[in-house]
Amino acid sequence: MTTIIDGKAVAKKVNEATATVVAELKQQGVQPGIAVIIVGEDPASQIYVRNKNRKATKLGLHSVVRQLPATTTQAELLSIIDDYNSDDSIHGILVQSPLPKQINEPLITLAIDPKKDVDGFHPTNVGKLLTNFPGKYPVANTPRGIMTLLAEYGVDPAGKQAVVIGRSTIVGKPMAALLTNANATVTIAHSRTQDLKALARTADILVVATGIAHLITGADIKPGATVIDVGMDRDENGKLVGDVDFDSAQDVAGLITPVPGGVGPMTIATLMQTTVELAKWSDLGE
Ligand SMILES: NC(=O)C1=CN([C@@H]2O[C@H](COP(=O)(O)OP(=O)(O)OC[C@H]3O[C@@H](n4cnc5c(N)ncnc54)[C@H](OP(=O)(O)O)[C@@H]3O)[C@@H](O)[C@H]2O)C=CC1
Ligand SMILES: Nc1nc(=O)c2c([nH]1)NC[C@@H]1CN(c3ccc(C(=O)N[C@@H](CCC(=O)O)C(=O)O)cc3)C=[N+]21
Ligand SMILES: [Mg+2]
Repeated sequence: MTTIIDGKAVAKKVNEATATVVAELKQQGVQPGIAVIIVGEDPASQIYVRNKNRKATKLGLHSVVRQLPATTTQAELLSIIDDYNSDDSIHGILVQSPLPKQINEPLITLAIDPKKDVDGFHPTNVGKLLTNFPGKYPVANTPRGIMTLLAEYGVDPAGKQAVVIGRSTIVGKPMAALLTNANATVTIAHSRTQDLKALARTADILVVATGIAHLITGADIKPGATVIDVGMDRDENGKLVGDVDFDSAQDVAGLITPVPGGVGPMTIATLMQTTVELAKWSDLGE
């Protein structure tokens, strides 16, 4: 029997907990605020921005979306980030990726106040994640949301073989760090990996984040494995699909996330959770 992981249901649970914290903060006169900055138009980003703005408003957050033209200069973007860094009504700043090529993405990441870094991309926060630093700091929302899914479904990474396909700053690398901190034995694969499919078959926990539709099929999965599909791809008919061929994979996997309705809703819920945490921590002076 295969369990289909219900990302929407778990996201709802996370959102209910977030709403409780929002109510507490409001009693103390704090409304958590998030600013999302988008430069240019990227179709995948548009889905994300629409979904998170809707959820932020529903949860009673102060939500600002700043759409900038694709021709925006690095200096202009840095100056806008500076404004939000010193704006007390904003607790989380998210600069949507990808950015146009005239903008140096690492430099933008570095400009965000680490205490307002709601994506957890600032080197200070990435460093804390990697060193399993004690205390409170933001962690990338997609991998963090995946850890919540694993916990909800009773999948303990400790001692398991985990394979993460993809090594981006946004998903693959922080995912590997979180699984390592949770005592899994982790292998990171990427486009230069040899014999990817044989490696995938060694995984008790397989996380796929490549952007390649249906890269992984049932034949590449260890029977009973937990399969987490991060991909948000289009098939030949323009339908939203994942990096995993769900139809063949679901016969082999023990647990599997669908696309849509798996990791995506958790990313949004975790982003809201992180925003509210940042507001709470700043209120406590932490
Ligand atoms: N559901 C959600 O909440 C989210 C979904 N996404 C989706 O997840 C996917 C990945 O996103 P992101 O990490 O930002 O993507 P990136 O393009 O930044 O990274 C993709 C990674 O996959 C690797 N890769 C590409 N092709 C192959 C291949 N054929 N075999 C093995 N590895 C390969 C790349 O290798 P190399 O490093 O060698 O180039 C790279 O490390 C996308 O579909 C994106 O839309 C992203 C964020 C959140
Ligand atoms: N700085 C930055 N941080 C990000 O976290 C970030 C980013 N830039 N750029 C783009 C990617 C992509 N991403 C998604 C998150 C959720 C859904 C999502 O809500 N998916 C739902 C709905 C899909 C639908 O509505 O069709 C689902 O999978 O069920 C999609 C995409 C975050 N990203
Ligand atoms: Mg999904």
